Amino acid sequence: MSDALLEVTGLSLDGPGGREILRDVSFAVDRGEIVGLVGESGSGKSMTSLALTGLLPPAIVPVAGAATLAGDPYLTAGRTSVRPRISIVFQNPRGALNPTMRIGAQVIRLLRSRGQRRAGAAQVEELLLSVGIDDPERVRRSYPHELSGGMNQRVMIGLAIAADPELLIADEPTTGLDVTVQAQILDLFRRTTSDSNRGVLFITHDLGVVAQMCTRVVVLYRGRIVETGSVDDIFHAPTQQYTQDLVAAATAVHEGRAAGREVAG
Ligand SMILES: Nc1ncnc2c1ncn2[C@@H]1O[C@H](COP(=O)(O)OP(=O)(O)OP(=O)(O)O)[C@@H](O)[C@H]1O
Repeated sequence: MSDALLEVTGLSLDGPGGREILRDVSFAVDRGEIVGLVGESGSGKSMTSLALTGLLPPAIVPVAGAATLAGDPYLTAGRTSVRPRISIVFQNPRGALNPTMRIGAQVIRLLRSRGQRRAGAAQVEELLLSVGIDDPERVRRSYPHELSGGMNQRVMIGLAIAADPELLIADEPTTGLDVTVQAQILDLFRRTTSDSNRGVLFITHDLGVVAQMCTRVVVLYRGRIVETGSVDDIFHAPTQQYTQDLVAAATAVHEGRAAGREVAG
């Protein structure tokens, strides 16, 4: 048995009418590691994260495969037990927060459910400060719709970390945020992992983000893994045509942006 934190073996999912969603997906995440899961739209990234957290839509059925967390089997074909020790941060934080509750009440609820029975305003503000929110009192009293997307995402990351998960799954956590806020959120992710023993599965379609964040990369295409490797290998020596095309496309976008900046300047 490997000593990986998360080990996914042969995960296969079918959609309505037996349509293949994932086929024989296997990969691992070690403690202290950020693994990127990349692929174009519809390749199955989100379905992988939902399967791993037991949140699959009812129409999608696991047909084969297993996952273990720190050696404990928790996902088997046809059955997903309550997700153990895993937190997930989604793309749309406002949608993931309760719109009718102030941020403070939502944080308190989580902290109390985690055994901090006396959690109050001070603990909430401490958590908000830890994710770089420098006016925690205002944010604690706000409803999600009164905050920016980046601020809500900080709150979500705070909630995810407060649960003290062994594995954090981030599903496109910066998509839709502006470039400056994106950089701040990525920095926050890096900080929250580098001084912990936790593993992170970082799902994104943006290879630029992968280059900044990850040590290893898993490339998905139409529900199958085409290639797995270190960030260096994937960017500089991809072995599969699909990965080569993906890297070439990302490089072209990057160079296009750089040329645009030169013209603008
Ligand atoms: N609720 C659903 N019911 C049936 N099929 C679905 C459902 N959600 C997604 N799918 C299908 O599952 C496949 C994988 O979708 P998934 O959302 O995992 O892709 P993705 O790589 O995360 O794409 P994106 O980057 O656009 O989010 C796609 O073919 C999609 O059409």
